[in-house]
Amino acid sequence: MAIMECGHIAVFAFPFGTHAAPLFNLVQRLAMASPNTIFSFFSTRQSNKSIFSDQKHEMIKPFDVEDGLPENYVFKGNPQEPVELFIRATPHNFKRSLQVAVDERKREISCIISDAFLWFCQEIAAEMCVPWIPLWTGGPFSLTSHIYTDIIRETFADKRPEDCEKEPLEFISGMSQISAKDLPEGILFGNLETEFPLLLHSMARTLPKATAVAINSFEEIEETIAKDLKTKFNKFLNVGPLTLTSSTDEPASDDNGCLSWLSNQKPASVAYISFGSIITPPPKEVVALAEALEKSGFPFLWSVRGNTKDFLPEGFLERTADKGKVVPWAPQKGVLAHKSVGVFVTHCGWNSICESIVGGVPMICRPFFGDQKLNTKVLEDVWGIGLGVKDCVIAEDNMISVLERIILQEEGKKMREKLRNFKGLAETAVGPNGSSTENFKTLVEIVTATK
Ligand SMILES: O=c1ccn([C@@H]2O[C@H](COP(=O)(O)OP(=O)(O)O[C@H]3O[C@H](CO)[C@@H](O)[C@H](O)[C@H]3O)[C@@H](O)[C@H]2O)c(=O)[nH]1
Repeated sequence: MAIMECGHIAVFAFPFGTHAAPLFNLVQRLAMASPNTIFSFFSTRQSNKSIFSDQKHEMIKPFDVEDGLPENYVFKGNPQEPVELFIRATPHNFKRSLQVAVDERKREISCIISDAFLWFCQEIAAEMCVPWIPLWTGGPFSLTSHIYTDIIRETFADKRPEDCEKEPLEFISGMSQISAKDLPEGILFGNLETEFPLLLHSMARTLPKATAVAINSFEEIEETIAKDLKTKFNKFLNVGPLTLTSSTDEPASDDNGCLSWLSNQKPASVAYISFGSIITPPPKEVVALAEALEKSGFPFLWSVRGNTKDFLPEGFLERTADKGKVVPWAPQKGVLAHKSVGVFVTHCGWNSICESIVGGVPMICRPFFGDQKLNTKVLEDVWGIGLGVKDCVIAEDNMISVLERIILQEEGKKMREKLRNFKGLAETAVGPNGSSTENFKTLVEIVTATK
């Protein structure tokens, strides 16, 4: 295989949630592994601003793509709306910026790496006769659910939703403990003809044409699924968990003093709470959670954004000041690696799960959308390292009970033992000659090879 002197890799990001960050993380590693290659990173202005905020990257240059929002757009509270407007602007917004990058950097594109959601990259790459490598930023269970969308729909075609909900997905490798009701919405349930389910369906049909599909996970975490997906894709490359392979090992800033506060707490005693970068739980659940924390008396660190603070019970912050800390943002990776954290109350985003596994922290799961319900099921019933809140809604008594089960009881101890094993497997996978390290080498070969 000839090695291109100077490749130019186009990287197309999905600019919502925590999608662009793991993609950027992977690209940074690739840039270090292939010094002659230049990278053009395409995302919306807002997304690029946060990704490229404090770092300079000689070989990785950001290019803004239009976000699809009408001029003077006012956000009215529906989080799906900007996503749908963005999807409608694709692929033309990416194509326009791609041309700008080629003209400016004076190098033709040699490879496209993208978020897996951006399935149209397959056509762009095919037109240019270059490889396309999509990255799935979620876990193996959600990826396999999407890949089997057509088969799942055919299997349940003649059944009413209430009749198929509890049916185990035994016909899919590695999914026998999962039922139809655990699937991400848009596969079997929900309005399948709206923007996002249509995008996911197109993605599922297009990924098998990719040169290789990469995933932010490691083979050993779910070997049956990894083996099966290898038969579906030209190449299936588990290159994670990317939280362990970050090439910039500078610790995240801790402006709110979370880590020093944790250092004054007892080992495995603190409940850390965060619902990721997008979600604000309903006011009723914020109140229930606050009351559960106050009554149970466990020390807590709560990362809260938006107007959630407005919903906290009157006087809560003052009454709990010696027990708890409420911050607008926490250096989560460092928090979950801290020995004082005993449990993580989470929405079950995949990045949070990976960070919790690597930190060895059991989870209490309150899922909201997308892959989160499925992730909850996996953490609770397949891997045994988490507990879901009853009926997927936070209620005071139930929250106290799950906090106690994990922090105080034998159940939590067993989860921590299992997590030690997962953590070991993850570290081995990204270590010398580990499966993720070897897969990463394959990825480097693909992106640096000529046509
Ligand atoms: O105070 C905070 C809160 C969050 N984070 C970071 O924010 C990220 C959150 O990522 P994730 O847990 O994946 O949540 P979302 O941002 O909600 O991610 C979206 O993307 C994920 C990957 O595809 C999906 O699994 C989720 O369902 C989807 O909502 C993590 O890296 C956290 O470390 C912090 O550093 N500090």
